[in-house]
Amino acid sequence: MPPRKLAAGNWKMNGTLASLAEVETLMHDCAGAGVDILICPPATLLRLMAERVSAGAVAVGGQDCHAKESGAHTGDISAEQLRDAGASYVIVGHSERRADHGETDAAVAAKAVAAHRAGISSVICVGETEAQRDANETLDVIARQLAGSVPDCATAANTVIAYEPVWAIGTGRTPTNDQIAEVHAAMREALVARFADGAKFRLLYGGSVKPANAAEIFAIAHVDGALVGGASLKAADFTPIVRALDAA
Ligand SMILES: O=C(CO)COP(=O)(O)O
Repeated sequence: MPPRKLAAGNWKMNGTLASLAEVETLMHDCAGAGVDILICPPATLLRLMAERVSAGAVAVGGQDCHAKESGAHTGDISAEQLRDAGASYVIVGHSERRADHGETDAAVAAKAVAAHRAGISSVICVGETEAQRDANETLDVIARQLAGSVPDCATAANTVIAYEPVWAIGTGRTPTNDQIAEVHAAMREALVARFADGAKFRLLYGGSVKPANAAEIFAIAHVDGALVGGASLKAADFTPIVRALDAA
């Protein structure tokens, strides 16, 4: 059986209390969709959003977690605290965290281990920069990030992989279908070689996914969903993406 598809939204540092209405609209408009839906709001909204979606049609997740369970780490949030607030997923290793906070593959793997320890799923992000793509290093970079950022305790049940080319994030530019297909096939191959259930890990594409390009991207082999930034902020944009995934 193919993996169950996942439409995930990453709100990044966007959204206030007023934005909670979007998730209610989304739930209403996506009722009956046969795919998993996840929204990762800023931490300030997590608990309230989890309460609003308690009917279960939409899961909520964090955007990052600390590797430790608790302690003197001002400003950080542990995976256990995310779970306590109602999260069932956490994004780790997003390129914005790797760039803004110097997160290494080892740090990302430790965060994924923390998520699994807390009983929530990790969405582990990988992706090449434009310079790396221009230098023909994409597959090497992805292989290295997967090897270093995905911990040995990962399973298809607790881990989702998101391929997000850094140069496609927030730019309106996307790789060609062949380029996405090449990376997703390579990721699948690496996961199958390393994990007994590697064929079942969900592989998301992320980077300028919009209603207009979603169907085309979801038709690509080994694309099991999307991690969406800007187009996940409004239900009117995210709903057609969810519907395109459901129809794929
Ligand atoms: O980084 C992303 C999701 O994590 C993608 O962002 P955009 O969809 O805004 O390009």
